[in-house]
Amino acid sequence: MKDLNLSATAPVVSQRDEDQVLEIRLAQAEDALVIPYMWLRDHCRSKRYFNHTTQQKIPDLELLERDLTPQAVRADSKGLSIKWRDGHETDYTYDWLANNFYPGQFARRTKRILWDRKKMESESLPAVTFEHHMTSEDGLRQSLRNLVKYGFTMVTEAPPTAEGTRQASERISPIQESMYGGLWTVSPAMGNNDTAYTHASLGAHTDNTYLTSPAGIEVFHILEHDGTGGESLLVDGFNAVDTIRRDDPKAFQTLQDTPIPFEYMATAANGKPPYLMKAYSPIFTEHPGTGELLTFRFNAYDRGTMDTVKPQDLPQFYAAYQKISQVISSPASQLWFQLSPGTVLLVDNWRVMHGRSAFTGFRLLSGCYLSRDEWISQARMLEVL
Ligand SMILES: C[N+](C)(C)CCCC[C@H](N)C(=O)O
Ligand SMILES: O=C(O)CCC(=O)C(=O)O
Ligand SMILES: [Fe+2]
Repeated sequence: MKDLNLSATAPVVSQRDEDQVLEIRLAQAEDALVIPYMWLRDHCRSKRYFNHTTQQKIPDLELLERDLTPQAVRADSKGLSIKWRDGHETDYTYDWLANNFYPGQFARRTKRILWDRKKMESESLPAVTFEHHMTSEDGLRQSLRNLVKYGFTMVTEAPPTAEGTRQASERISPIQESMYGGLWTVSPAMGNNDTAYTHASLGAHTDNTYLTSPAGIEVFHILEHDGTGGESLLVDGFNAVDTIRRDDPKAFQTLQDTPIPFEYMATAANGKPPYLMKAYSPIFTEHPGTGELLTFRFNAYDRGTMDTVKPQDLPQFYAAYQKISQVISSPASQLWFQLSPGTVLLVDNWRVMHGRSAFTGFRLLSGCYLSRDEWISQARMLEVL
């Protein structure tokens, strides 16, 4: 092991050929970065291995065939440079290495706030005016920040029309087409294909559970209602999962390990073909990189026939499913409010459930879906994530 540079503040960089790693002691970090030569060569950002126009890697098929012991390493206060045995040279900054080498820079800029009714009632509901949301980058950033923090946000004082829904939504991302179209409406006179198209109450659920990748955001905007009831309900799915994790680790494990079938069918109508959508997923999944909660799916209406659990394991599954259903339907979890024309509600459909109370009269809901990848990309670009 040989030390390559030793000024008091500059990092101490040591070449450990016996382990095929470079050890970098940064002044500000507790643990040294110990980076395998193979990783360093694989992450060479010189133009031989990285196309700076497309921002894409150029594959290196010989990576494993090379002697990757550096011929020389030069290090100064800004970064280091490796001269490889095949004559190629690579430069790195310490910041880039610290941010990109395992375990990566998974720190969020905006932390999630898991909530229940009490928590949300203790503060004003997350909202941004239409004017601010539409015309200022800061306004858009605030909407995205609310979505990341709470899993929902409102756009207030919007035009009380479908056009208002469209504008508020497209400010975040293009509207996602689905078998329901782009911009859609929900009213009690729309046929018998879904409980949503009736006057009945809807328990807390997420939409698109029957798709392999459910919509990322669902937008709701009530345009008309000439009767009573029809209040909106939100429940934080991640908070429900967290509650189970704390209170009943065995149920948590069962839910994590059990894929649940969801399905949705429609007969041919209005010139559109029939379909039968089906997907399997546990109620929640975790991010494969960070271990944070990533997805939440819960829809008691669109749950398919349970064909994923062995007969002898069914009691354990139903006990766990019942447990989380109870948390979700408990008044302590539920946030209720009345939406009215001009208030557009955006909900993270990978985290927060929505529902409504039963109603009378004619009620017209305008809405749409936005893609998960699109809205998260916006959040990244505006440095919310
Ligand atoms: C809202 N929109 C009209 C698009 C769909 C209504 C049906 C939703 C379906 N049960 C689900 O939960 O996905
Ligand atoms: O009618 C409502 O308020 C919500 C209906 C619903 O669940 C949906 O449109 O996805
Ligand atoms: Fe829904």
